[in-house]
Amino acid sequence: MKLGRLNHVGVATPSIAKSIETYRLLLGAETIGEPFDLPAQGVKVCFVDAPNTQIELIEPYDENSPIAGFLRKNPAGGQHHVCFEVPDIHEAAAHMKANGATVLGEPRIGAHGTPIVFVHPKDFGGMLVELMETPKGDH
Ligand SMILES: CC[C@H](C(=O)O)C(=O)SCCNC(=O)CCNC(=O)[C@H](O)C(C)(C)COP(=O)(O)OP(=O)(O)OC[C@H]1O[C@@H](n2cnc3c(N)ncnc32)[C@H](O)[C@@H]1OP(=O)(O)O
Ligand SMILES: [Co+2]
Repeated sequence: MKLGRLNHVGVATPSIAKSIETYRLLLGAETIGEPFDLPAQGVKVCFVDAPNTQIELIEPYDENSPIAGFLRKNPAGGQHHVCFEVPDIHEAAAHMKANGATVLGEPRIGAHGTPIVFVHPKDFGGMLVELMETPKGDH
């Protein structure tokens, strides 16, 4: 298991449109991607670029969204997860399981088009961790 760069910080929001305005106005964000739907993952997504990482704004795609519960508890939204890059998602998932961590589901394609998997917040002191296989050519 090799810890790679912080790819993004996931921020849940009830409104990507409103959050975009906040990041543009208060943080001076200039490079903001077009929001897009990820129905397979139950979210709408929009990436706000920072020089060394991204903010991943996520809004529920529907009432079955995995972030619906989070927003019921935190109606204004908030920091939802952090995503680290790893060279090999299957090796990373096996490493987590071998060390007693709870890997949530199987690797599947995430918002960057590469395999991702999540590890339960209880294994990281209350922080939801996403692992993402480093895009080919970025190694
Ligand atoms: C994949 C596309 C995109 C990408 O980057 O490519 C994304 O990142 S999409 C992100 C949305 N998808 C996910 O979050 C999938 C993984 N998440 C889950 O499987 C669930 O959300 C889970 C298991 C983390 C929480 O389950 P649930 O929402 O049903 O909430 P519970 O009430 O059962 O939570 C149990 C326990 O965990 C605490 N919790 C929940 N969410 C978070 C969080 N985001 N950060 C920290 N802690 C969290 C919750 O408060 C409960 O704590 P407890 O002390 O037991 O009350
Ligand atoms: Co993410």
